[in-house]
Amino acid sequence: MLQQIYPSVQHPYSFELNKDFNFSSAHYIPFEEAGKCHNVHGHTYFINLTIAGNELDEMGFLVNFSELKSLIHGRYDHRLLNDFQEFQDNSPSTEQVAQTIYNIVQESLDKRLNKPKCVQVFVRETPTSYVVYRPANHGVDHA
Ligand SMILES: Nc1nc2c(c(=O)[nH]1)N=C([C@H](O)[C@H](O)COP(=O)(O)OP(=O)(O)OP(=O)(O)O)CN2
Ligand SMILES: [Zn+2]
Repeated sequence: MLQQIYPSVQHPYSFELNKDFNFSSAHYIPFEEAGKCHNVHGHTYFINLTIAGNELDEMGFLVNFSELKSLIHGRYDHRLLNDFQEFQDNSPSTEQVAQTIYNIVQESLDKRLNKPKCVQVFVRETPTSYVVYRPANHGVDHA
């Protein structure tokens, strides 16, 4: 829901930005045990992305808000999620939609010199159901 209060995430970074947007998609859960969700149906997904970092780019941005929206909205709006390669082995459950959005956003952020991190993805699928995905260790790879 736009302009709602989201759960906060603890992280060690000095800057944090949040971007809200939504997209409308159809999906189905390809298991009969999913009940009515086994049938193709649609949702308006409300997304909140939380991005954090210590360094800004030359424009003073962690990352452009509009880039974040277009990455995900541009891919999934008015599409059937089950058609995408990323949902062939993983069903488009709210949990896996949230994790997939994290993967797409972080892969894009990794190309930036200022190295921001996606620390939380909030996905509301219905007025009464939502998921929060947070990468382990704030997405920092110590390997
Ligand atoms: N853990 C999950 N459970 C369910 C998922 C899911 O992705 N993860 N998905 C569904 C369905 O796809 C459905 O779209 C959402 O289900 P639900 O919240 O039950 O929808 P309602 O609008 O009918 O909820 P009410 O609160 O009863 O109105 C199901 N489960
Ligand atoms: Zn659904």
